[in-house]
Amino acid sequence: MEAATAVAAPIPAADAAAKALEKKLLDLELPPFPAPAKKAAAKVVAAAPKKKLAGGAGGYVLEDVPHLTDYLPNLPSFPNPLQNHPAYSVVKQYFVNADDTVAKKIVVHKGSARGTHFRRAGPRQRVFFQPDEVSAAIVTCGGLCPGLNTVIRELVCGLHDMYGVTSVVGIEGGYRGFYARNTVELTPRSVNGIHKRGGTVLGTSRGGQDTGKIVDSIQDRGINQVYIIGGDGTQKGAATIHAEVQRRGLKCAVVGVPKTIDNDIAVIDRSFGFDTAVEEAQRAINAAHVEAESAENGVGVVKLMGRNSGFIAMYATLASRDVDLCLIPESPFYLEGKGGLLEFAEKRLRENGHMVIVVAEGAGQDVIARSMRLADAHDASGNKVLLDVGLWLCAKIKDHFKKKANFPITLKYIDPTYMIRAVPSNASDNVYCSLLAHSAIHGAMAGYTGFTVAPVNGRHAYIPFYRITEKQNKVVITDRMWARVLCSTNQPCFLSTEDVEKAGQDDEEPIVPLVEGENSLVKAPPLLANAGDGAALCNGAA
Ligand SMILES: Nc1ncnc2c1ncn2[C@@H]1O[C@H](COP(=O)(O)OP(=O)(O)OP(=O)(O)O)[C@@H](O)[C@H]1O
Ligand SMILES: O=P(O)(O)OC[C@H]1O[C@](O)(CO)[C@@H](O)[C@@H]1O
Ligand SMILES: [Mg+2]
Repeated sequence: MEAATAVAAPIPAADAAAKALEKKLLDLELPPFPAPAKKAAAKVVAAAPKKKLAGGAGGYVLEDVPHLTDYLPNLPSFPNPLQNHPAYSVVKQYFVNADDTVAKKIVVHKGSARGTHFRRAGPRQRVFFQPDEVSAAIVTCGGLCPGLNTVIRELVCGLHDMYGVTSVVGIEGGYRGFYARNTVELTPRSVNGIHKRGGTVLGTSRGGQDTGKIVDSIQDRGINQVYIIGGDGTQKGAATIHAEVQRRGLKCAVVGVPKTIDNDIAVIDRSFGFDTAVEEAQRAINAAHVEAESAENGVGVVKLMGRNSGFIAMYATLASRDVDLCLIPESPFYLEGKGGLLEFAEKRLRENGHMVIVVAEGAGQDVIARSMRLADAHDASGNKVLLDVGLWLCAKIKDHFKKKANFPITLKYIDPTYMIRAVPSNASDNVYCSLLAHSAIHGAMAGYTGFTVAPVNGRHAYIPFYRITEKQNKVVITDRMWARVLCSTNQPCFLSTEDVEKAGQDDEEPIVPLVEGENSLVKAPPLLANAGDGAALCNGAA
């Protein structure tokens, strides 16, 4: 049995860095498992996650995922049926070694600690479920994303084709479907061909996460493997479901498959559907470019998704090469005055006669909110409802040039936000979704639970929920990738030294200016100098 030890073993530290890391991780250690069983409360509150840390030489740390045997120590295991599968029985290497792990950090220095590792995903020699015992459920939650149907299809077909599992149901309409709807039977036949369609055949929703009722439903229906496909909010919900399943002592693997068009999930390489979304965004940018080029002083503005993270805008900008200005939530900007957006637009139009602006929907929210003095609104899941930065920006640009003599502009605004996530996944995302589904199945069959599956540095790994949910993945504006964008657009960087310091607060590496005191950053500009009236530009209702 390969479930790892629950407590960090003493680490023979290679050097001071290794010792420091060891101390940091041991400080994180939570009270020993099992946590005292609490009387069921009316509302289930997630218990603090138990971290499973194991140490090794040279500052190696395994951040392991829970295993069913952690709380059901007498569970029997069985030889993996894949050992007799024509596709997997040829060589032993198809199976993952018990102690294979994946490094979180791939750039290392001589003498630095080996650092955090995650358990490698893949089939094990022994499993903790017999095929006819498995009763699996699949649910999709949160916003749409290309590839949802592919993951559903591959979970159903993978369970069936690799492990001979025939009992798989779909939960309709997101988390609330567990207790508000009947389940729908999923078979390889019923899901065949769904990967060619956008959306999710199961439906999805925001809100409605009632852990007690969800786990009652899991228990009542005898479900023992739950595959939960969704973004950061969904993975937080999955963590509370797992904690409650464990508290009740149920033999049920709770597995998260990370989904987000915004690529805002931490630790993982990228989320499925992102590649498709960037590709789709190109079509809108191309259209904006054609329109802008064909008019006198043509300005094309394209708004792309990205609530808190500007990855789609950043990658679409880099891919297109037609973009003059890319605005993302992570990098503040200002309109008026020296070095401001309007001055830049004027300069670019005088030079080129046209320009294309890509703006992520979450960009500039503070500036707009303050200029319009609007109260915060939230959706059913608690996410902030965004103000429409695209319309706001267009209004500001038009106003600015209206005041200029002999400077007529033609502005075209394209808002393809929902179009880029409602399409079927492209070839590369389809392959990626299949791998995710298979890795998820292998983990559940092997008895792992309370994990999200995803590639880390190119290798699929099982990552504890808390790691995925503790912070969001954001564009690091002090990373070289953002510099590449600035270099490709030749836009102003807008950043003040204060902005850079703030951006660096979350970074693992300290932020160091290139030439201390002499780099190109300016003192904080008057961000709100441009705050004016502005139309009511709310993006939908609360
Ligand atoms: N902190 C939380 N604890 C438990 N459940 C949560 C939490 N946050 C969100 N959820 C639930 O997870 C589901 C999806 O959340 P949300 O709407 O935020 O989308 P998401 O999973 O983050 O996906 P995306 O942001 O990509 O659309 C909802 O049913 C919501 O109620
Ligand atoms: O689907 P809704 O509720 O309109 O939410 C849209 C949001 O969902 C996402 O697509 C994913 O979080 C965001 O990019 C966007 O802000
Ligand atoms: Mg989210």
